[in-house]
Amino acid sequence: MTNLTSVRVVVLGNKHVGKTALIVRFLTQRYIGEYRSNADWLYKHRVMCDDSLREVEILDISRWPDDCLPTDGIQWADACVVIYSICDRESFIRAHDYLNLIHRLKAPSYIPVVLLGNKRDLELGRQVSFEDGNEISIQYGCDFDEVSAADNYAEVNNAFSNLIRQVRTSQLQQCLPRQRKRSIIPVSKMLSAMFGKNTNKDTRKNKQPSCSL
Ligand SMILES: Nc1nc2c(ncn2[C@@H]2O[C@H](COP(=O)(O)OP(=O)(O)OP(=O)(O)O)[C@@H](O)[C@H]2O)c(=O)[nH]1
Repeated sequence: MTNLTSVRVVVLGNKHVGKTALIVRFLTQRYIGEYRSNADWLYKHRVMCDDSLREVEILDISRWPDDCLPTDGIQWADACVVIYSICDRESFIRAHDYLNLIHRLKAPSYIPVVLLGNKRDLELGRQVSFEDGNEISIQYGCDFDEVSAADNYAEVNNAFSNLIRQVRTSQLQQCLPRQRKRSIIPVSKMLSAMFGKNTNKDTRKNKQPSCSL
């Protein structure tokens, strides 16, 4: 059954692209420069989104993807954040691989995904253009933005909040009662029902349908 109280997000990306920095920034509004991480972390937190509290679980996958693809993390998640560093071309190629993996694992069902180019404050070291990021986001039909965990909270908050909002919308849609099947009836039958079966030619001439079809 759909869990209406919790939203599960998996964060994917190459080493050192700033996954932990972005998650911590979103959850605490703070930027903390250094983390020791050689294990996956699951953060459970309540966040304000659209004036109401949401329970969010964020899985930070820090293992080398070559060792073990994070298929279990992707299967578990309601939404994915894929991160690369704008100063690291290789991390961008890896982000492309992740988008592809998500697409293969989740298709044909829809899962909200956002692609984030982090470290936008390091413009001088840029190796990936905004257009490159935008292009693969269009290819995979996901949201895209460039952000800086170090410099800007609002954009990071926006990216995560939008994703949570999209998950909530699709969870709510799944909970709506299914629309009743529309029955198909021939037009002649419908006209008979509207104007009566035994109408002769003359009376029919005088009657005008009161609604247009
Ligand atoms: N200049 C700058 N540095 C950043 C930014 N985000 C993260 N960093 C730095 O990048 C390094 C890696 O950040 P982490 O958050 O540990 O990256 P990670 O992807 O979680 O790394 P792993 O856990 O090793 O996979 C740290 O030295 C951070 O201080 C940013 O927006 N700008």
